[in-house]
Order: sequence, then C-alpha cells, then structure tokens
Amino acid sequence: MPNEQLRRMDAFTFPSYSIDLATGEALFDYALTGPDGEQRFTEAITLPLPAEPVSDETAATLTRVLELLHVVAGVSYYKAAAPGRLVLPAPLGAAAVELVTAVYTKGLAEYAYRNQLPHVLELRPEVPAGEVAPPRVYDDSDRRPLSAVGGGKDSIVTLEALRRAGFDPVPFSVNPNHVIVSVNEASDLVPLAARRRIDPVLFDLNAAGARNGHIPVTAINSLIAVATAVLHGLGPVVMSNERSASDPNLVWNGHEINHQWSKGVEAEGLLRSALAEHAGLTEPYFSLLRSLSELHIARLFAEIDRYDAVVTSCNAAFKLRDASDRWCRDCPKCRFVFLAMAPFMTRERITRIFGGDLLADPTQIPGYRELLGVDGHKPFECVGEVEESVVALSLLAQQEQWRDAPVVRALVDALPDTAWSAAATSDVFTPGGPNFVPQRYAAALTALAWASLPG
Ligand SMILES: CC(=O)N[C@H]1[C@@H](OP(=O)(O)OP(=O)(O)OC[C@H]2O[C@@H](n3ccc(=O)[nH]c3=O)[C@H](O)[C@@H]2O)O[C@H](CO)[C@@H](O)[C@@H]1O[C@H](C)C(=O)N[C@@H](C)C(=O)N[C@@H](CCC(=O)O)C(=O)O
Ligand SMILES: Nc1ncnc2c1ncn2[C@@H]1O[C@H](COP(=O)(O)OP(=O)(O)OP(=O)(O)O)[C@@H](O)[C@H]1O
Repeated sequence: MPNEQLRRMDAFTFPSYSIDLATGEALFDYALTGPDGEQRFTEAITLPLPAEPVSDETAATLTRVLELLHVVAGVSYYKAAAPGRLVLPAPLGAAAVELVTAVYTKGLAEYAYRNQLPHVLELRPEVPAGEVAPPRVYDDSDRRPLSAVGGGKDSIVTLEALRRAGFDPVPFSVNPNHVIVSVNEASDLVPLAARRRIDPVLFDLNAAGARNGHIPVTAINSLIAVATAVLHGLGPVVMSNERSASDPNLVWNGHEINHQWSKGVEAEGLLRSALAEHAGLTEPYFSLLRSLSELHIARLFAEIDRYDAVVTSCNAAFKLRDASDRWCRDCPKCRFVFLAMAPFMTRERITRIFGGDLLADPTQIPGYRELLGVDGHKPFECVGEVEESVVALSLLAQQEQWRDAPVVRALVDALPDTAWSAAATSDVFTPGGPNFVPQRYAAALTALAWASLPG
C-alpha cells in the first residue's frame, strides 16, 4: 500500500485472533482502515507445548492472557500509520484498559517524539460496551518460576540468584538467537522458547517509508512469557528490569519520553493489575532486580564467571536482520556496560568479555561524554543514569589498572566538580524505590547482593 494511503488511515482495529492448542500457534490479526481501504497484518506467536494436553481451566486462563497479548502486540502495526482511533475488539475491565492506554501512549512515546506525532501521546482506546465475565482465580505463586533470558548481564544475575536460592528457574526466551542459546547452555538449565513472527508486510511497508520507530517490546515479551508459564503450569515470570528503567530520557510537550518505558515499574504494575483482573493470576510477573541500579547489577554480575564467554548486552546482536555476532563495541549500551563492569573486574577479564578495551580507545570519548551528562541527553538506549556513570568513573579513577586509560583520563578532566560531589554521596549501591518482589523471592536477591560486598 502506498505511503500516502497509509497516512490517511483513521483507525486501527483487531479483527480476530486464534490459538491452536495442538501446535501452540496463536494468530493475531490487525487492520489499519481508512478512506482508501484497509491494510491487514497477521502476527504469529508459537508457544512451546507442554508434554500433556492442557485442561479446560488452563485453556480458559491462557485465552485471557492471549486476549491481552493480542491488543498489546498491535503496537508494532499501529505505528506504521498512527491513526487517531484505536478500536478495541471486546470489552475490557478498567485495569486492562489502563494497561492498553499506557502501552500505546507511554510505550510509543519515543516514537511519537521522533516522528513529531503528539496525538499519539493523547490516544485513548475505544472500548466496546459490555461486561467482562470474571476469570477463574489461578494461584501460581508457589510454582517454579519462569525466568526471562535476554542474553545480557541482567537476566544472568536473576537466573543465578534464583538458582542459588533453590527456586529451580526455567529459562525462557522469545526467538532465542545464538547468544541466548549459548547463555542457556552455559546455565545447564533446560529452557523453554516461544517463536514470534512479525508480519513481513510490515518490513515491506517500512522499506517503502512507512512511519517507524521504537516500540515497547518488553510488554510483548512479558505477555508471551506469562502465556507460556500458564500453558506449562509454572509460577511467576521473573524479569530483570532495573531501577533506572523507570527514568525518562527527556520531557516533551509535558510528557515523559522513556525509551525503556515497558521495562519500568509503572508498566510492571499495570501489567500485574491487568493480569490479575483479566486472567485471575495472583502472582503473574515481577522484576527481581527492580530496586537495583545498573551499576549494582554489574557488580553482582562480576561475581559470576560462568557466562563470560557468551554474555552479550549489546542490542545490535538482537536485530532481526544483520545482527552483530556479540558486542559491537561502538554503541551507547556497549559503552555503558563496559564502564559499569570495569570497576569490578580485572582489565584482562573485561577485555576478554567484550573482545576489546573501550576505555583504551579515544574515539569513544564523545559517546562517553553523553553518558556522563557532559553533552546532550541520556541516549535512547538501555543505559543507566548519568549518576551511575559518574560513580563508575570515580571508582575507575581510584584504580591503578584504569586511572591512566586514555578515556578515563579525558573524562575525569571533562567532569565538573559538582559531578564528583554528587558521586561521593550517591546511593547507587543502596537498593530502593518501589518494587513488586514477593517476600519469598526478596531473600534470593539479598543473598546474592551480600555475596558481592567488598571485604
Ligand atoms: C535490536 C534493536 O535494538 N532493534 C531496534 C531497532 O530496530 P532495527 O530496525 O535496527 O532492527 P530490528 O529490531 O530487527 O527491527 C526491524 C523492524 O521491526 C520493527 N519491530 C521489531 C520488533 C517488534 O517487536 N516490533 C517491530 O515493529 C522495528 O521497529 C524495525 O522497524 O530500532 C527500532 C526503532 O527504534 C527499535 O524499535 C528496535 O527495537 C526492537 C523492538 C527491540 O527489540 N529492542 C530492544 C533491544 C530494546 O530496545 N529494548 C529496550 C526496552 C524497551 C522497552 O520498553 O521494552 C531496552 O533494552 O532498553
Ligand atoms: N528475547 C527475549 N525473550 C524473553 N525475554 C527477554 C528477551 N529479551 C529480553 N528479555 C527480557 O526483557 C528484560 C529486559 O531486557 P534487557 O535486554 O534489558 O535485559 P538483559 O538482556 O538481561 O540484560 P542487559 O540489560 O545487560 O542487556 C529482561 O528481563 C530480559 O530478560
């Protein structure tokens, strides 16, 4: 469909969805509609099948989770045109509507900002009138957790914390690539995987210049994980989303723009409430690392060495096409994770993990100046707060192995005195902020956190 016609689309709808319990394949249909006709899309998500056929009760709970997933996963296609109307397929309760509204507004905020589409931030779904039958209540809280694995340091810390505390986690990923497969192999745990196929029509439209941009992918992966947990009779989905994921990159037209919105604590709370209301799940989903800073997580990761040869946090390795093999060593995320891990590792170890030493390379200085708040705003990437970068730098400046590295020297000279005094009183190693970690899981993290304390 030509681009001009896409731009005239006035509504986004959700014609149907289906699940085949014999194959695990769910098909989600979407449509952009307007005066020139409609553009249809179908996304296919294949859940891993359990050994035994599922009961009617489980199938009913699964259906409820998939109803939420159908609506949430529509963001990828909505964004090709960003019409003014979002027309939901069926009545939903208040908590589910709140989730959907936030996913399409706050979750698409970076997209709205970059494409200069302020109406997206004000979008309100049209919800068909009617009652939603109450779901069966499903208490899953004491079952084996499903631990989402993204191949980076954060999910490795969670997996190890759960395992060491005796929770017997099941690693889970959507479309595991070679990095995730290697991380799972290194864990020696038996993983589950779901397949997600975005409609290729979207890529054709993108290539022809359709509207495009960032989407809240964690909300989608999270609901796929919850659906898998339900199907396999497992317990809560445990995520590895950190404290700083809740902090915006900037404010535009009075709205917070957060690249990581669906990793933040607001999204976590909304998802939990919607799953409780719509699917009857009592303990569906939480982030074990919610109260920790990225720097704190990096310190915990340094205590674990079994994944050194495989861990990869660089997003370039997770592209659907033309992915890098591991760390690209030239993006904000590589720069930040290197800076965050360096204070807690030997220079030889971190250079081995990354395949190079970023702090020895002066061409990295401009990128690091952004991370340290000297230039520009926090990059649109999964990176920690400026304060965390400053604290990491101050730790490096005190270490013989790092203090003369060209990048460390240049950055120390570039930072104003006020930054150093803020770093001196920083609470980056003090867990804090709201979280949804159940009591019995909180101890898992505390044990790992204590193990990493110096001395
Ligand atoms: C890997 C990556 O960072 N991709 C972002 C990149 O997309 P790119 O075109 O370079 O490559 P692909 O990821 O292969 O995407 C191809 C197109 O498909 C669209 N798409 C992809 C996944 C999906 O679920 N829906 C889609 O519509 C995508 O828009 C491309 O047109 O740039 C894009 C535009 O900014 C980003 O949207 C891509 O981000 C992926 C969705 C992704 O998986 N990113 C995560 C690594 C990521 O950014 N995670 C955030 C958390 C964000 C959140 O709120 O959940 C983080 O870790 O901070
Ligand atoms: N393909 C995936 N399948 C399932 N969960 C995923 C996938 N990719 C990321 N996640 C989960 O989404 C959350 C955010 O991902 P993120 O990339 O920040 O984490 P990570 O890979 O563990 O660590 P890092 O921040 O070092 O990259 C984490 O809980 C992660 O486990």
